[in-house]
Amino acid sequence: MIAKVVVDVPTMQTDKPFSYLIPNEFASLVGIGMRVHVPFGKSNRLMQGFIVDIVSITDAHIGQDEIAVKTLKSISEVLDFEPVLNDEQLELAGAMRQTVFAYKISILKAMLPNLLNSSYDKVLTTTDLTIANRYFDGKKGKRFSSLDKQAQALMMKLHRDGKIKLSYIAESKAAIKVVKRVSLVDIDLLNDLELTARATKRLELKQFLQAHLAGDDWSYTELVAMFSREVIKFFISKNILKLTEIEVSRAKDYFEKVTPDDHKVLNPEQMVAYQAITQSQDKTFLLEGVTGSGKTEIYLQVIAHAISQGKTAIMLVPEISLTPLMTNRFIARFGDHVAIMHSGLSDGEKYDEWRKIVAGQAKVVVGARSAIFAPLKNIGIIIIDEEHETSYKQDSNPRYHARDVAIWRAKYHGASLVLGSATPSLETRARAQKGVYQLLRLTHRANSDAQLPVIKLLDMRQHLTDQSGSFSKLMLDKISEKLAKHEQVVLMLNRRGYSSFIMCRDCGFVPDCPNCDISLTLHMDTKTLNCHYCGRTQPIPYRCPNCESSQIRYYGSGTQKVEAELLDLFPDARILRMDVDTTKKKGAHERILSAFGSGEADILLGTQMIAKGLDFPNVTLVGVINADTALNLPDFRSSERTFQLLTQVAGRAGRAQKKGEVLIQTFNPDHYAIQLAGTQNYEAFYKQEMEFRRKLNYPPYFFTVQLVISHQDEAVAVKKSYEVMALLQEQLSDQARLLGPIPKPISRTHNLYHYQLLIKYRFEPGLEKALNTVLDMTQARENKALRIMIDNEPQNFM
Ligand SMILES: Nc1ncnc2c1ncn2[C@@H]1O[C@H](COP(=O)(O)OP(=O)(O)OP(=O)(O)O)[C@@H](O)[C@H]1O
Ligand SMILES: [Zn+2]
Ligand SMILES: [Zn+2]
Repeated sequence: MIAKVVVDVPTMQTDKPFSYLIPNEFASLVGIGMRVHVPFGKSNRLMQGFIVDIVSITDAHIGQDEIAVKTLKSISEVLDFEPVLNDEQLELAGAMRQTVFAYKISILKAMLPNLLNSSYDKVLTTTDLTIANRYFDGKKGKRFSSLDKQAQALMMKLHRDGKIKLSYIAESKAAIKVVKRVSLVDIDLLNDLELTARATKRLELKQFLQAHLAGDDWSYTELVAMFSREVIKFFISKNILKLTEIEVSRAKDYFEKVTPDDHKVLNPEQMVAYQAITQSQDKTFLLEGVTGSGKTEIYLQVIAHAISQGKTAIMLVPEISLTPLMTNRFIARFGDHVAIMHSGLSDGEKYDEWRKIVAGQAKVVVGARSAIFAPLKNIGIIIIDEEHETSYKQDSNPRYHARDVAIWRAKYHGASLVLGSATPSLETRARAQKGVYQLLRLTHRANSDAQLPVIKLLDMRQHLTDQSGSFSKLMLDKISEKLAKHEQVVLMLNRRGYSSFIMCRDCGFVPDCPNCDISLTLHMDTKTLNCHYCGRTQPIPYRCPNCESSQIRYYGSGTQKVEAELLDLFPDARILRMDVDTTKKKGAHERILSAFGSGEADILLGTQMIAKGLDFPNVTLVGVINADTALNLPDFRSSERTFQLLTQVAGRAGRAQKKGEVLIQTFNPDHYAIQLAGTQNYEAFYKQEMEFRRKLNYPPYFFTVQLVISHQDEAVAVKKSYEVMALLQEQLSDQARLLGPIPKPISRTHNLYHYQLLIKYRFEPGLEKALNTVLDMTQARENKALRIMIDNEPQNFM
């Protein structure tokens, strides 16, 4: 038999599977979707690959002579005992390959938990003495890699028959976590055990055990602490005690301390949506509901319905909203039928959750973008909350959008798909307009006491005179008022686009990153200047490197600076700051939110990461310090992003009985995105923005593909960009519009110059072929130092 293997060769990527002979020992044991090690190239280096097909020698080589078969190399090692990729995933990878311009190997790897993409070994263990004596030199277990091929094949057979157990040891310390338990097996043997009076510890353990029943068990570590390892070992050797290892889920922390929660009675609008979704199959819905309208409650009930039909569910939420606050709502309803897939989990924890899914133990997968690949069987419903979020698009290879994968999988399973948002992406809303998706709307808040907040725009051009620091007078008055009433305040500083920097007052010098064409950002806590692109840090200079002046001034308003201002103005207020710097540590994000939720602070100050998902009843004021920073970015979605962000953050106010107020400080009070966010009128925004997109031929009227060509040498980057441009012009029809090449808005990062090209098109049959030709350019020897990034439907132009 011959296996077709997609091999992971970083320097020579290709989709073409290579043929390898399957050694006879493994003939009945290997399957499609398993990982293998194969010798590759002249040096026969061992590479990892995936078996994507198995064919008989005659099928593979009809018409070819026998010598061809004889020159085939053999698979060196089989890495899995069972396939890690199923048929659906292999089919999906094929479909994704046509729209995500990355090689298949990177798509296949994206579907697996990290642990399976890194190097590790397997340990085989058995409780069967005959097997242990025969194959493991009398020991309990053995490393798989230490066996020869025959023995490996034999082990796979024994595993299949349930005679041995298999576990993975990750070289990256991410092995399966087990707890050791010791149980009392035989009371008679215990009572008969004769001990000398000098064996005090043994006597103590004997007495301890005599007070218990057969079957009682203890933690091994605790028992060792009480009686010592040797003593316990002695009792095990006498068959009085038995040692067992139990696998524990490391994501367990999520599941503790969650109180079960019951269905709420849906209000009429929620009911209409619930019925439409549950009474259909194979359909896509846009659930457009204002903030706090009870979308999550619908998700929960729709999932419960799917489970009652014997089906499974995927629930996607943006990474940043994946807090215990959020996941608890799912665990409270579905208990340990839930698997959580969160990037904050270690590789081992993610792997545990993945196994729960493969084993069919998990029925509901709650997770961020990559959870869309969860190998669930029999999916009944897929839900994407905050569907407009850009984090659903992966910004490295393979550049897939979770929404597209969801559409494919829903179709494959005959499942329904729900896209939920208070501010849907224009693409999605337009599709609902055309009837491709069914539109369901929730127009008021679910909690009958709660009203949408009153929003006031503060014209900072007028406030310039009475402004102290970053705040207008009215904003300060309102903060004081809320603090006096012991209500909570959320303040958002929209840092997208710029943040604090230093400048010499005498010569105007601003320090730039030497690798990237961007100014360095000031970080007061570490007293450094940091590059937000390549991570470079350097000390803050005391003298200007340009003119030696000591008049260095700090500009812009970063969260740290605003926090200092607030502390000055409200010395008694308790302030929590949430930004990339305070949330670097694992779990920090959750800790800040739960501290704020339990009233340990009066003011939560943060970047856009505070805009989503917070549901705190005592928050009655939301203040946006600078609404405009995203408006002026060179990106056609800048209005959409601004509208979405302001609407989301405003939605954090007044979610329960207490009335909410929102103040938005802006220098562009007449801009439609800001005006319409002020009235929370998504539909009006949609209409106006569509008009703008239509005039300028942008999505959703046109499709877009961005190509970025990067090289250390600017001249090479330009030359290659024109080569790519010429190739596209030749292969695409006249209908397609090509823009560029132009330098990217941030034209140099990581020591590379970046040039971009944009293709806009409505219907372009030659596109796939043309882009694959461009992709293959990177494989040419002469282009070794060249990077070409192809981004289908780019979400970010910076
Ligand atoms: N039918 C209902 N009856 C009473 N309360 C409800 C009902 N549905 C939801 N709620 C409550 O209303 C609040 C908002 O609901 P939920 O969080 O589901 O809204 P959402 O639309 O998902 O919010 P957002 O998108 O703004 O985060 C929650 O506190 C929730 O418990
Ligand atoms: Zn840099
Ligand atoms: Zn200077």
